[in-house]
Amino acid sequence: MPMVRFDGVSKSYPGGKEALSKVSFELARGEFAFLTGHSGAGKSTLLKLMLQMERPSKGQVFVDGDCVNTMKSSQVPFLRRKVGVVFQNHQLLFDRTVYDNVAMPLLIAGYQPAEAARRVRAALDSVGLLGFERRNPIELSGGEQQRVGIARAVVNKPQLLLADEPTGNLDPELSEEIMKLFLRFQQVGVTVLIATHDIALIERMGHRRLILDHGTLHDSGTLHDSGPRAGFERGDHVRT
Ligand SMILES: Nc1ncnc2c1ncn2[C@@H]1O[C@H](COP(=O)(O)OP(=O)(O)OP(=O)(O)O)[C@@H](O)[C@H]1O
Repeated sequence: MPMVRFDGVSKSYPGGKEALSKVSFELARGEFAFLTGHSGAGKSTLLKLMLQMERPSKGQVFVDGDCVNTMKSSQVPFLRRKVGVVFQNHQLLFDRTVYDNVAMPLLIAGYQPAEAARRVRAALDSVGLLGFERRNPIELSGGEQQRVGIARAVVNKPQLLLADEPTGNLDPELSEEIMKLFLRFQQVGVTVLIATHDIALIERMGHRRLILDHGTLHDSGTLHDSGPRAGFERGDHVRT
């Protein structure tokens, strides 16, 4: 069973044009893929459908075998615990410590403090920020803040990690470091999908690319074991 399956998914917002049009694809368990396309192509909409932050107008979205769009609202918290999300502006709380920011999803999920502490340390360790627990995010660099955001996204040990422009504000070197972090999560079995405008970076990194063009999906194919730049001829026309 794939980790993610979109089956003929279209999404129209009230009063708007179609944001996604008959999108079908699968992400295998443990796969790493980029989602790219011009501004307004539908990238964020596609990610939101997996979290039931939006519902499709047509078609079905499956995460871990469960149909997300018909899922009861009582099941949605369980879905969201399976899925870690990283945002461009990381949405950290600046009046809380790094520890409190990363621990937040665990507290919401009802973890005991000792178990939460263990998991927060493991998550901070996985992004190279062990020892930053008592710091305030405002004292950290942009790259470090983004790592805190990633630690928070993985603290629940999600099976699926989604990122929406996670390197949007970072310089090329830091962006590459952040992408390498995502790759490390893939290496331990997490399925990763990253929406990004940064074509230069993803061409350097290789991997499968899902390309949205005005709501229509093109797929570079499952090239995750190919070398960098392999198979990227399709979609070279896509505006960024
Ligand atoms: N809540 C909403 N209500 C109405 N229209 C929306 C809403 N959210 C998105 N749209 C429209 O749907 C289309 C796709 O938007 P979406 O945010 O998914 O694109 P995107 O590829 O993530 O863009 P960007 O790279 O600029 O973030 C756009 O035309 C947008 O204006």
